[in-house]
This record gives sequence, structure tokens and C-alpha cells, in this order.
Amino acid sequence: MNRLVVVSNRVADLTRTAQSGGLAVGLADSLRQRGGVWMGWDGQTLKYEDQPEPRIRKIGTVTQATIPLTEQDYSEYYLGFANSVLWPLFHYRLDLVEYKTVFLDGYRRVNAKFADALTSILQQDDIIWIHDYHLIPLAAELRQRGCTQRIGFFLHIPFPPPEILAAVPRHRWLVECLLEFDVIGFQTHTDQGNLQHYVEDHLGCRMEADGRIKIGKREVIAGCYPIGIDVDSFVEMAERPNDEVSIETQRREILGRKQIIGVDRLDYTKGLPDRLRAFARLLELYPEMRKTVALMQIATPTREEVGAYVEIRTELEALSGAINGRFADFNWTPVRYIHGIVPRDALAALFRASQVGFVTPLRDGMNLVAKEYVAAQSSENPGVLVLSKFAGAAEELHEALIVNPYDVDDMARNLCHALTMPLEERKERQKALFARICKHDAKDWLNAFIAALEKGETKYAA
Ligand SMILES: O=P(O)(O)OC[C@H]1O[C@H](O[C@H]2O[C@H](CO)[C@@H](O)[C@H](O)[C@H]2O)[C@H](O)[C@@H](O)[C@@H]1O
Ligand SMILES: O=c1ccn([C@@H]2O[C@H](COP(=O)(O)OP(=O)(O)O)[C@@H](O)[C@H]2O)c(=O)[nH]1
Repeated sequence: MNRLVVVSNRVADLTRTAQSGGLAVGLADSLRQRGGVWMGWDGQTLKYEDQPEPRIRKIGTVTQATIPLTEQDYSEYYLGFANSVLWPLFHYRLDLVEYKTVFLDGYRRVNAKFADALTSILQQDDIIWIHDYHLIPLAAELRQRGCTQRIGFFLHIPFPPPEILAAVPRHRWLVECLLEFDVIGFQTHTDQGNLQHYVEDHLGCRMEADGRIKIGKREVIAGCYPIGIDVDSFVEMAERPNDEVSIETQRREILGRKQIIGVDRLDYTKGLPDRLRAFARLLELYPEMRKTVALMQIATPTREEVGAYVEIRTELEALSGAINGRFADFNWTPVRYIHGIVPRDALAALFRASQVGFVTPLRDGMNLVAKEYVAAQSSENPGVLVLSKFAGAAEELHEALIVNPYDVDDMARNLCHALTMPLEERKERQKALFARICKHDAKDWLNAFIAALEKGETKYAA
């Protein structure tokens, strides 16, 4: 077995259970099982450039190699090109793109820095797997340094249609960098199709039905490899007794109340304001629901130095305050809004204790929370997943109640349907959903991608 070297901007802290962000969670779940090297940013920002060698640390089966960034890198590459240009662009939010030439300079500089650090630890028969939009030029940088190993890329976020991508300067360069990888993995067939349209419209290339693209003498594979979770360990966490959660649950049961849960980074892509409006609409349209249900929304702080993220926080705080001001009673608070990070084992218990999982992003690469909610349910009395049709997870999780996150009335009606769904229907849906998350779990995701990278296999079972 070749040594697997994974590279991503963020590296999970493998000694802790609280992680914000699905990339860290999904990769940690997969990599622990296979073992290998994980290289990335250590989360530190320095005033000046430091040592070029990565810092090495072994945790179980995984060797972590990390490097710091300078304050300038952090601002131009991470906050700038990655999260003020590519993130909104790839989530179809052209209105929020803030393009600056210095951002692009920083992006190229940090990718070169990653390439320098990586070449110092690479071995000849390694296979290299690079993750996400922060590192699109990394294969090209590595090739310039003489790297001949197979290099794969996985995009955790959506890939937009060519009409959107073409709005950003240097879009052709970006796609050409992408095509320097040997295998390009997407979360959904929609994303894969969008790359196909781009290469056909802008580069005059063809993507074959099996995802192969010929570029001169080279062949690149573009495929759909939906990320999954470590289902067994999430089930185990959900079933583990949690005193704090169970006291709350018993109180709700005595009062005959239900709980809807939402868990997201506080990101404008997650559709949080309309989610809160949909909950308020539920209370308006169905007054009998008042005092029988509450929404718990956990919103984890993220990228707070980017302007659009400050606005969404202010908006959400105002909305939850307004809904509580309008509907609350002395013994019932309709919205519990938590601005913070919750450990995954506590989340698992909260999911199990909630009758509805409410996941309504405007656009999302996958959304692991949707899969975790399913994993956490009991088969005897499961809750119902209400899921946006614009989450990557909706391409797989057909038995969820699929909603349009821009349509507040549609979401309110589906919330009511979920809260009143008969037990038999809930069980049937849960059985089918659980089978789906087991079929495409974390191990399967890694194996399918690595098979393509090592052997050029393009097949992925639907
Ligand atoms: O690293 P941050 O800037 O704090 O952001 C956290 C991560 O957010 C994004 O996650 C995506 O990956 C998930 C797993 O594949 C997927 O389910 C989700 O839909 C995506 O949004 C981002 O892509 C990561 O790079 C970030 O680390
Ligand atoms: O307080 C929190 C909030 C989120 N998460 C985890 O962060 C991940 C979020 O991944 P997802 O794919 O849903 O979205 P992303 O944040 O990557 O866009 C999930 O595994 C959550 O369980 C967590 O551990 N604690």
C-alpha cells in the first residue's frame, strides 16, 4: 500500500472531539482508518516568515505536518482569495465576491509555500491527495518542482456553472490549474457536470461519459465521490448516555414538547435567516404548534474578519430576538440560539433528542450535519430530516423532506409535516436514509477516491 499524503488548508486537532467544519471532520474520520500523513496550516499567524520546514507530530496512525502562515498570508490568501473570492463565487454568490489583485498574489504565494514544505517530506512512491478551493494551484506548483507522484484533488464545496465562474478574473487559469491534477473529485454529479460544461465551452475539451478528459497527451479523471461520515462511531456517540441532554429531554417530554435542531457554521451559505423565518411562519400558519415546539439553532463562529460574516451574525441575533419577543411566553422560549462550538458527542445526543433536523443551506458542497442527524436517530422512534434541495446531501438523501430554502412557506409546511408524521412513515424513511449513509460512509469515500488515484478506476456505485 502506498503512503497517503493528504494536504488541506485546515488540519483537524485529532486529540479533540470538537471540530468546526466538515472537511476536518470527514478527513479525520477517513484518515484515522487508513493512516498516512496530513499536511496543512497549523492555525497560527506570525508577523514574519518563520522556518520553512513543517512541524511533525504523530497522533495514532496519522503523522501531522503543519506550517504557520504570516499575517499577510492569512489576510490575502485565507480571508482574501479563498474566502472573499472563491467561497462566494463557488456558492453562486457573485454579489459577495470581492476581487483584489493582492488576494490572487497571496493565493499563489501560499500555494508555492505549501509546495516547498510538501516537497521536503515527500517520498517517491507516495500518493498525494489535496483538498479544497484553497489549494487549486498546488499540483501545478508541485509539478514545477519535479514532483512525479500521482496527485488527486477533492473539492468539498460546489463547483459553479460556467456562466458564474467566468465572472471572476483569471477563471481560465484556475481551471487550467485544476486540470493539472490526475483525478478531480466532486461531491455531486451537478458539480461534475458544471466542470464538463466549462471545459467544453471555454477550453474546447471533451469529458467522456466516464469522466475522462484528454488534455494533450495527458488524461484527467473527473468523478463524483460524495463524502460520508464514520457512521458507527457517530451512532455510538448518540447512544451514549448524556446527563445534561437527557434532563432537558425529560422536561420536554413531560410538557409534551418537540425540538427542531439546526447546527451550522454561521455562514451566509447556510440559509439561517430564512430558516428562522420559516420557523416563525410555522407558528403563524399553525397556531396550535405554539408552546409545543422549539427551535434550537447552534451557530458556530467562522471567518469573522470577513464583512459578510459580521452582517449575518447581526441579522440572526435580531431575528431570533424578534421571534422570541413576538411569540415567547413566561414558560416557553421558541428559539434557542447558541453562538458557539459544541463538541460532537454532545451534538450527537442533541440530534437524537430532536424530532426534526432542519438543514436548509442556500448552497452547500455536502453538509455532513444532515448525515449525522440521520446516524443519531433511534430506529424505534426516529426524527425527520428536513433538507434543502441545494445541499449536496440532497442528491443522495431522497427520503428526507426536501425543501426549497428560498421558500419560507414551503419550509413551514414541511416542518409541520415532519412534526406530525406518523411513526410508520418516520421508520420507513429512517431505514432508507440510514442505509444510504452506510453505503457512502467515510471509508467508502476514501477508498473510492484512492482507487481512482492509484488505479485510474472511474466507477463509483450510485
Ligand atoms: O476552515 P474554515 O474556513 O473554518 O471552514 C470550515 C470548512 O468549511 C467547508 O466545508 C465543506 O466541507 C464539508 C465536508 O466535505 C462539506 O460537507 C461542506 O458542505 C463544505 O462546506 C470548507 O469546504 C472547508 O475547507 C473548511 O475547512
Ligand atoms: O458546534 C459545532 C458545529 C459543527 N460541528 C461539526 O462540524 C461539521 C460541519 O460540517 P458540514 O459539512 O455540515 O458543514 P461545513 O461547516 O463544513 O460547511 C459537522 O461534522 C458538525 O458535527 C461541531 O462539531 N460542532
